[in-house]
Amino acid sequence: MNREYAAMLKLTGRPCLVVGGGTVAERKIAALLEAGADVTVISPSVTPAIRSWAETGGLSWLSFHYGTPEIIKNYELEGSEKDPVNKGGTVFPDLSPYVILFAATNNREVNDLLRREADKLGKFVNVADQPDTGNMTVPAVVHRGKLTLTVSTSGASPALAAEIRRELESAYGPEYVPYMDFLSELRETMRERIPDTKKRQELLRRVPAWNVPERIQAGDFESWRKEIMHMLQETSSPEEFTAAYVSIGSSFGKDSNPSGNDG
Ligand SMILES: C[C@@]1(CC(=O)O)c2cc3[nH]c(cc4nc(cc5[nH]c(cc(n2)[C@H]1CCC(=O)O)[C@@](C)(CC(=O)O)[C@@H]5CCC(=O)O)C(CC(=O)O)=C4CCC(=O)O)c(CCC(=O)O)c3CC(=O)O
Ligand SMILES: NC(=O)C1=CN([C@@H]2O[C@H](COP(=O)(O)OP(=O)(O)OC[C@H]3O[C@@H](n4cnc5c(N)ncnc54)[C@H](O)[C@@H]3O)[C@@H](O)[C@H]2O)C=CC1
Repeated sequence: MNREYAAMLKLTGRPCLVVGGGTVAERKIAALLEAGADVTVISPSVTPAIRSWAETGGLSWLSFHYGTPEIIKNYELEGSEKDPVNKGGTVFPDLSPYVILFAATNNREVNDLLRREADKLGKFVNVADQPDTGNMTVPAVVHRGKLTLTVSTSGASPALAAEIRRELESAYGPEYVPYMDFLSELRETMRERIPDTKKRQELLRRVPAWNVPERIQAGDFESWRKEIMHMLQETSSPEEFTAAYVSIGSSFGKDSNPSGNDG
């Protein structure tokens, strides 16, 4: 099986190269900047958004064509009207500093050249127009604080990936931002107070039944959070902690209405 491997990358401060400056490049760059990557863009022309990121120091823009003069000459011979090639300024830089590369021009040969150069160096490369030739594709993403939801169709239908992303955005709304912070805080507390891993796991699996997102939407979350965290902190042994914790669940079982809609 050659299934794609899903992973999360930390790109803070890591050099990433985007070749091309159109709408596809812009979408990839926006996500790279949100990840804190050190972005270099090579493209003779860029979208207004890319230009303004360059002007405010968010990224480095090299206003050149990537590629060798031969490739650009061939491209001219193929007669693209869409992006007439500027006779001057081509660059063919060393790619070794970059962690990942994006071939996002509208010129197949240029994208293919970057992909081949990246392959020589064993780099990860995303190819916009012939994704199967590259070794990395970008999923549709929903960020909710520490929660990240991603959708990939392995290139079968980016439009479906975007559609499912929109569905996820409404199913997992902004309430998941404080919910994730709460889960993180709770888990930290549990790691301090419940040394037994199995026991801790068993307790943590009960949290979804507390319907915290509904509580956040109903607006009574903050006082509830303070109350239960206080109650848990007051306990003096793992047993007491566990008993207090289990009581949280039973205080609003199936009979109660955590959505708060009953007024
Ligand atoms: C393989 C992949 C490589 C990669 O770029 O990483 C790729 C390739 C191609 N996309 C094309 C077209 C479109 N791409 C989008 C949108 C997105 N494309 C994204 C990812 C990917 N696109 C990777 C696979 C992901 C997967 O399969 O799940 C998203 C998810 C993420 C992102 O780009 O950030 C982002 C949505 C973000 C969001 O909204 O959440 C739309 C919709 C729109 O614009 O509204 C259209 C038009 C509709 C359509 O064609 O479906 C074409 C044809 C070009 C042509 O026809 O010329 C190719 C090339 C080919 O298929 O050969
Ligand atoms: N992967 C994806 O998500 C999608 C991919 N595509 C494909 O991606 C490609 C790019 O799409 P768009 O951004 O919409 O195109 P676009 O035409 O808006 O932008 C192309 C960019 O490439 C630059 N460019 C051209 N030659 C270059 C060179 N030698 N070096 C550096 N930059 C160069 C141009 O200046 C321009 O900024 C198209 O081939 C399209 O088929 C299209 C839609 C989605």
